[in-house]
Amino acid sequence: MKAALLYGTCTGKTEAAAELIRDEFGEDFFETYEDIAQLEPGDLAQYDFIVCGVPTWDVGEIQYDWQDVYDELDSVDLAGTKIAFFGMGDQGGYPDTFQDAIGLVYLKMLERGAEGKIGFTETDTFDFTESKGVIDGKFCGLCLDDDCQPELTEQRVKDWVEQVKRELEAVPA
Ligand SMILES: Cc1cc2nc3c(=O)[nH]c(=O)nc-3n(C[C@H](O)[C@H](O)[C@H](O)COP(=O)(O)O)c2cc1C
Repeated sequence: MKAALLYGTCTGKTEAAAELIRDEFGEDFFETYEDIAQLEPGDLAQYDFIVCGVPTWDVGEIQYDWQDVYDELDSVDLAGTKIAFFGMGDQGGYPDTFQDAIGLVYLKMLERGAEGKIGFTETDTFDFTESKGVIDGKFCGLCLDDDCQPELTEQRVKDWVEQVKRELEAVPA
């Protein structure tokens, strides 16, 4: 399986989480490990599995480099590509738009043919009001909050990577 771990970041927190996730999957799992700013949207279609790290910025907005990709996704065919998301946000500062960005990019990629429903997580260890990242009652990926709950990040990553590996094994390649 050709896999990529792609993250966007403004202040480095999503990159730090991406590093934890890569280590947890194992060094050889991802053929590509890259800041999304370094890729063209069309590059995404070559992978069987993409893990996308997307922080929410500017009150409910997609981080800028991911926004550039989002804007061009209409010309990218993601049929046959499995996707999983992790997000970075701040539930204390932005409880009404907590982790919106993962939901926005996730739904756009589904629209382009990608296969989702991998790595969904429960909302109950977070304190927020509204989130576009919640789909069918769960976050559509791993949510991390290094502003309010940095002490939980490492374990959340470990549990999530284990879950994603299990789920990938359960679905046909
Ligand atoms: C101006 C500003 C707006 C933000 N808006 C949101 C938001 O709407 N929702 C959210 O969950 N986090 C929001 N955040 C928090 C960031 O997502 C959080 O700090 C994250 O860790 C940044 O990740 P990065 O360092 O990888 O860019 C905002 C932060 C700032 C400074």
